[in-house]
Amino acid sequence: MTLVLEAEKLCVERSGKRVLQDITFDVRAGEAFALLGGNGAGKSTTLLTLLGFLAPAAGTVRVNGRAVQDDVAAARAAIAYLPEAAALYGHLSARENLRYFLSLAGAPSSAEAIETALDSVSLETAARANRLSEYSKGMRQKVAIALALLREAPILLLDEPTSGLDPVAIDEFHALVRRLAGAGKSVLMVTHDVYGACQVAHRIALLRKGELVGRFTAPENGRIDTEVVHAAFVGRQAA
Ligand SMILES: Nc1ncnc2c1ncn2[C@@H]1O[C@H](COP(=O)(O)OP(=O)(O)OP(=O)(O)O)[C@@H](O)[C@H]1O
Repeated sequence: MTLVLEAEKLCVERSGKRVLQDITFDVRAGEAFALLGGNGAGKSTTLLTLLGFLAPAAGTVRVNGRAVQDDVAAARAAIAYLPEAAALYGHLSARENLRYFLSLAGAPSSAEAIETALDSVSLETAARANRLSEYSKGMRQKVAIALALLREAPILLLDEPTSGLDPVAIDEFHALVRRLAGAGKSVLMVTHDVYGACQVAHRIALLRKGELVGRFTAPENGRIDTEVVHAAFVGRQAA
């Protein structure tokens, strides 16, 4: 079993305060993993540490088996990071955004590859030449995912990817993430959405105030039970 992301006894401090305490989890190749927690639990801090923007005070983070601190560039090259609000240009179309950001990354793609990526995220063909300022948030999110696919990064880090999306767009997004994991991408999604985490993830780790307080695994070909996770999240026994 290949582990693409690992946190081992990870402790992180911010402004002198311990905000992650002894966090241990791993993400396997081809797996969708959710790090679930409330506001201030330490989800973004974990992502920033995996990306090498914050250094562990103790413990280790590894990307593809290598300590992030030893080779930050390699870690970042393996990861496509989607922040909560996709940083794309409103005055450019989907196609133009992709062309621009790929050339900026030194990885230009053919028009054909761009269409294939937009197909795989199901962005309507008719909208592809329109400016992103005319797009819904769900459509912009699809363009951001298409960009991640074109970068061919094997690992996707998603920060609250469905906040601000309507229920139809959320369902579509969850299905897309499952499809990507099925196609071999490794996905780490951080979220406070219990339902979304259960829809998407093969495994969930629950963070509370910087500590990992619960772990859940989906049954084969099934989903993690939302009720059980919800109860753990709010801190009571499941009925
Ligand atoms: N720039 C910062 N400087 C100092 N402390 C910070 C900074 N950003 C976050 N923190 C603290 O680190 C802790 C974890 O915050 P973090 O942003 O990782 O949580 P989160 O789970 O992503 O929360 P949210 O869901 O609200 O985004 C919190 O106590 C927070 O106050």
